[in-house]
This record gives sequence, structure tokens and C-alpha cells, in this order.
Amino acid sequence: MVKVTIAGAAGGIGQTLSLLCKLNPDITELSLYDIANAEGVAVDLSHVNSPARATGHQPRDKSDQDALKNSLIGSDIVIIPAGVPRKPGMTRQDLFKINAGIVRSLVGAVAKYCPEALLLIISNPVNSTVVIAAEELKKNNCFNPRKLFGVTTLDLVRAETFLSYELNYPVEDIRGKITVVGGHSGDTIVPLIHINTEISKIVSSKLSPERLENFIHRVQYGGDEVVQAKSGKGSATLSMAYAGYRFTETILNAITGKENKALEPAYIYLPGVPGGEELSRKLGVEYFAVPIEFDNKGEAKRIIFNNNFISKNYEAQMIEIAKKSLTKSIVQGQLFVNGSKL
Ligand SMILES: NC(=O)C1=CN([C@@H]2O[C@H](COP(=O)(O)OP(=O)(O)OC[C@H]3O[C@@H](n4cnc5c(N)ncnc54)[C@H](O)[C@@H]3O)[C@@H](O)[C@H]2O)C=CC1
Ligand SMILES: O=C([O-])CC(=O)C(=O)O
Repeated sequence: MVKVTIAGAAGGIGQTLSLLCKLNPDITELSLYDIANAEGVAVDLSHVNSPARATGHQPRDKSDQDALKNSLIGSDIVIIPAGVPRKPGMTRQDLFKINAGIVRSLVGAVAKYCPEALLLIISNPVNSTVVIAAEELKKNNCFNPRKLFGVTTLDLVRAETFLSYELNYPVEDIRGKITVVGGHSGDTIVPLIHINTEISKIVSSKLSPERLENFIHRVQYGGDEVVQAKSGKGSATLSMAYAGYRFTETILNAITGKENKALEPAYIYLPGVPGGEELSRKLGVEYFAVPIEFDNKGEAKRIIFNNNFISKNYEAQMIEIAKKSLTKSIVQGQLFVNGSKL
């Protein structure tokens, strides 16, 4: 019995993510929450002949807290893609003004109604919204760092896809052999492609330094590519829904004892996850996306990251650059919840 709640379920990401979750036979209840159209989306999905029971929850007016409460009670996994997406010319950090408050209030409700749930944050800027979620959970005395994940899977999905184009190599053979660490915006996104000898050799023989640089840039700024192509009509939704589902499925597979794809990274509070305290000290940041292994409750069991992952100088340099931007976003998130009390 697994109940999954999606907050922001009627949005561009939310609807497709809900459909993908509806198709997973391990989900028994799929609870869709949104401030608009959640009930319609749930009725639509409820006609799909898969086991999950789809329920829709939307508030009648601004004072109605019952919809959110009912959507959350009993949830094992809560996924949050609620909030506004970027328009051309904006950075993800520009979304902070609106999305910080949305994420904080939703996480506050999670703390109240399903404090034991695994929490997956998709809303941007992920580099800050995950910190906001952690601080809000701390305030409510229910922060378990092993249960809070910033979903950065799209960066890995892009890296796998673009590298397969570059190398003319089957994309399914790349999965699990590269990773992406850091954060989820521009220069905080750090693809590490030399973690596997086979891929490393192919990259060294086939990719010129210029093509390698272009590949890295495309992974780091893949989000902008979609924002520009959609010219004002939003950002990545379909690829993100796929990525969000892929991460959710990895957790569900861990819970149900299926094969675990160990190299799935997420943006987490490092000191709270086994293996993360030392890494956090070494890096000098508390939050960082790293590959994780999950236990049979879907919690982060340990971090799978060692010095061999950073096998090239330029990768170490990218990590240094990422840390600078991340530090600012982390502080911004902490200040939002705690004010000056830091
Ligand atoms: N982590 C990642 O890799 C990615 C994150 N994103 C982010 O995901 C977020 C959502 O993007 P889209 O689905 O394209 O936006 P969208 O505008 O299509 O959908 C957002 C949904 O959130 C709902 N919403 C707003 N306030 C809410 C609240 N307080 N409670 C519940 N629902 C609420 C809206 O009604 C809407 O249905 C954005 O912040 C975007 O930047 C987008 C792509 C990748
Ligand atoms: O670029 C955006 O704003 C949406 C996003 O996070 C991505 O596509 O990676």
C-alpha cells in the first residue's frame, strides 16, 4: 500500500507526472492536490485502467485547509511541483519570490499531516526550495534529512541523452555510467562523465575538448534551451515529468525490493545522510546533489560518491564554481524561513 501525493498536480509537470504515477502498479492511491483543476485531472485519470485510485483535492476558497489536509493524510511520498515556471530572460533564482512561499506553506502542511512522508521537491529554484523545506521541517521538529530530496534527475537525463547523441552510443548503455552532481542551475550543474572506464575511454577517443565543452554547457543550460523554445509558454514539463517519475520509481523500487539503480542523484542535506558529513566538510557546503543508495523504506541509505568520481581537473574546477553559487542560494533559503536568526 503506497499513497503518493502530488502538490501542483494540475500543472504542466504535475499532469504528466500524475499520469506516469497512475501507471505504476505499486501505487495504490494517487492523491492530486492543486489550487485549481485538481478534481478534473483526478476524474480524467481515474478512467485509466490501472490499480491506483486517483483522488482530487482543491480548496473551495483561500480559507479552506481541508483539501490540502485530506490530500496529505496517510501519504508515503509527497512530490511538490507547485509554483511558477520561468519565462525567457529569467533565472531560476528569479522564481524565489513566488515559489519560496508556496513551497514553505506546502511543506508546513506536510509537517502537520504526514510528517513521516518522503518529500521530493521539484519547484524551482531547487537550490533554495529544498533548504526552505528543510528549515520548515526543522521548525516543526520533523526534519529527517534521509527523507528530503531535491529532484535533479532531469540534469542526469539530459546528460545521458546528449552524451549518447555526441558519442553515437546507445543511451540505455550510458545509464548508470555517468552522473551529475552539485545543484540545479547553470554552473551549479556538474556532469561527471569519467566515473566509468568504458565511457571514459570512448569520450577520450571520440570527443574533442571543444565538443566536450559544448556537451557540458548544454547539460548546464538545457533548461534555458526549453524556456527559449517555448517562448514564454513555460519551461520543461514533459522531460521533467519523466525525470520526476524516474526518481519516484527508483524510490518505489527500493521500497518494494526491486532492482535499485544506485547512481540516481538528488540534492540533499549532506550532513544528515550516512557518508555525507565528511563530504560536506570537504566540500564546504551543506547541500549538494550526489548519487544515493536507498533503503527498503525509500530513505537515503548512503551517499555513493568518492574521489574517483572527480577524475579530471576540469571537473574539480566545476565543483569549486558550483559551490560558490550554491552557498548563496542555501543562505537565501535559510534566511527566508529563519529571518535574521541564523
Ligand atoms: N527540478 C527540476 O528539474 C525542474 C523544476 N521545474 C519547476 O517546477 C515548477 C512547476 O513547473 P510547471 O509544472 O511547468 O508549472 P505550471 O505553472 O504549469 O504548474 C504549476 C502548478 O502549480 C499550481 N500551484 C500554484 N500554487 C500552488 C499551491 N500553493 N499549492 C498547490 N498548487 C499550486 C498551479 O495551479 C499549477 O497547476 C516550476 O517552479 C518550475 O521551475 C521545472 C522543470 C524542471
Ligand atoms: O529551466 C527551468 O526553469 C526549468 C528547469 O529547471 C529545467 O528545465 O531544468
